[in-house]
Amino acid sequence: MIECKQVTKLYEKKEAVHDLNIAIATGSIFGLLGSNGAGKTTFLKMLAGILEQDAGDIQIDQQPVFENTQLKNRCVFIPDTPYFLSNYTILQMAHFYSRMYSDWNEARFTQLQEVFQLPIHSKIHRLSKGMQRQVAFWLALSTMPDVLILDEPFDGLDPVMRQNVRQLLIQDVAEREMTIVISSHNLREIEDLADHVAILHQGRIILEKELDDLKADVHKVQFAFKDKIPTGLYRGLHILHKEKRGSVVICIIKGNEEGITDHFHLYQPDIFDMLPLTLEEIFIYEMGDVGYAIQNVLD
Ligand SMILES: Nc1ncnc2c1ncn2[C@@H]1O[C@H](COP(=O)(O)OP(=O)(O)OP(=O)(O)O)[C@@H](O)[C@H]1O
Repeated sequence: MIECKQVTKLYEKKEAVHDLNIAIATGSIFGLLGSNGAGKTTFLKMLAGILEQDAGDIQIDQQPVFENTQLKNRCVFIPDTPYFLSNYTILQMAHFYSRMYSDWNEARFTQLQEVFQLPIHSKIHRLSKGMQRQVAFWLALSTMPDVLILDEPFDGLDPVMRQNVRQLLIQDVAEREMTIVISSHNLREIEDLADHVAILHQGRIILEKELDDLKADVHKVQFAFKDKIPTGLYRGLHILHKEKRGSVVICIIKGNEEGITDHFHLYQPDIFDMLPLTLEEIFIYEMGDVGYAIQNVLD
């Protein structure tokens, strides 16, 4: 379990992260979304125990994270620009990791070569940016971490490799209850991966939700009446958005699907459909005023 309570970080006098409260269950995938400068990297570095918060507490399994060598053995951070020892080959770097991490799994390292297919005797700094990111994943997953902290992890990976890496991540979460904290600029990149999402804006969390709850709670309805819309139709509905397209009305409604359907059927509309709603639409309608802040992370 990861617990962050009232975490604040300042650079000189400027607050990069303000009063953050986050709880992340073991074995879950937590997506941290935010536009440039929102504070994602600062938060992830604090979570990885590299940067110390100015106020508040960050604990993993009830232990403070800052410079905690015991925890560092179980948590791996892949920064937005992965770092390797200069001039090292993949194999030399793997040996280095095997001495650093007590749960290093040589068999897994060998097995993952089938996925990454990179020459282990190549010097890492001569590999492309995307290949270097693959090496970072290869090494990280071979340490069998309990917590994997990923800063913009898919940048530079081609679509096939993105999919391979996603599969590996999901597999480790399912099989070993690994916890993943992953940052991204883009909701679409993590919406099928994360089970919980938080949006960070100017150092503050402006929305935090379980994705399944979010999807179950907001619905898009399309309906039409031959005659005029019956009085009282909208009464008792929590309507987030309404638009008319000719005689058809489309509404975004908060609430339980069955309740909404039953409500409409009472008025016997001539057309009634529940339409699929993308996560992007849910975010925009749910957020109302602060919707502008999330537009960036949806594009
Ligand atoms: N070392 C530093 N010294 C001073 N200010 C910093 C430093 N690192 C980050 N900041 C500031 O802190 C704020 C948050 O930066 P951070 O890198 O955490 O954002 P981010 O969400 O990761 O952004 P991006 O998506 O662009 O990587 C920004 O205003 C940034 O200018």
